[in-house]
Amino acid sequence: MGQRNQLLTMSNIDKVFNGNVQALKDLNLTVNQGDFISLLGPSGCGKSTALRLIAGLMRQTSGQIAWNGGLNDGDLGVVFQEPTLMPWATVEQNVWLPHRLRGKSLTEVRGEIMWALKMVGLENFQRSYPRELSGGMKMRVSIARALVTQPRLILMDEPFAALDEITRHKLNNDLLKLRDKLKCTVIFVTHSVFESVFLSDRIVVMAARPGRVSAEVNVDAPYPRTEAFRTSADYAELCRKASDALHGAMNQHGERASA
Ligand SMILES: Nc1ncnc2c1ncn2[C@@H]1O[C@H](COP(=O)(O)OP(=O)(O)OP(=O)(O)O)[C@@H](O)[C@H]1O
Repeated sequence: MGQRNQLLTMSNIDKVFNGNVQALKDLNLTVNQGDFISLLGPSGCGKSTALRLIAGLMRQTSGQIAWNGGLNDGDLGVVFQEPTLMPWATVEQNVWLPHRLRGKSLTEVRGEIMWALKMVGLENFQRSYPRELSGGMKMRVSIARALVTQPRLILMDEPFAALDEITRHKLNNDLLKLRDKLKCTVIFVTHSVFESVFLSDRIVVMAARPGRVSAEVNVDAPYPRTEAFRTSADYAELCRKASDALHGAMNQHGERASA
C-alpha cells in the first residue's frame, strides 16, 4: 500500500467534563485518507468522546483538531450504536434527513437517497417503516443516512454491538465491501478485539483514566477480507496481538489506579 495523505490530525487533545472528569489527556492521532481505524479500549477510556470531538458534537478543552483541506458541509457521516431512526417516517424519509436539514427537498435528492439505500442493500424498502425492519436492517438504514451526503469520513460508535453475532458478521462483511466501493475513511469504535482485527488496517488501543492512546496495532492483512480470513491462523495471531495490547492498556490503568 502506498503512502496515504493525511485527512486529520488530533494534537495534544484534553477533554475535561464538569471541571474534574478528565476523559482524554494528551491524545494524539493522525488519520490518513482511506484508513480504516478502530478505536479499541476498556469502557470509559474516552473512545466515544474522541469520536464526538471529531464529529464536532462537542469541543475539546485544549489541543487542536486540524483537517487537511478543511471540513466541508457533508464531509462527515456518523453512525451510533442505536439506529436512532424516526419511527413515524419511512426509510426514505429517514435517509433524507441530512439533506432535509440542509434545506433540500425529497424530490431534489431522491436519486442520492436511492443510491445510499442501494449501497446497503435496501433499495426495495424505501416505503417501509422502521417497525417493519429487523435490527440489522434498521442499522443499514442508519448507515445509508450517514452515507447519503457521500462523506469523506464515516464515524461509527459501536454500531453493531447490540446485534446478534451472525448479523454482526454479515454487517462487518458488508461494511468492508461498502468501504471498498466508496474508498472512504472510517473510524470505528468497538470493544471487540475480533471485530477490530477483521475490519481495520490500524487498531488504536486506548487506556483509561485518563483516556489516551496506549498502543497501535497494524493489521497487515490484505483486503478483501472474507470468511476464510476470519478462520485463518493469521487472524488468530493478529487477535492475540491486539488482545495483548488491550491487556497492556488495562494494566496501565491498574498501575495508575493503585499508585
Ligand atoms: N457528558 C459527559 N459528562 C460527564 N462525564 C462524561 C460525559 N461523557 C463522558 N463522560 C466521562 O468521560 C469518560 C469517557 O467516556 P466515554 O463515553 O468517552 O468512554 P468510552 O470509552 O466510549 O466508554 P464505553 O466503551 O463504555 O462507551 C468516562 O469517565 C465518562 O463517564
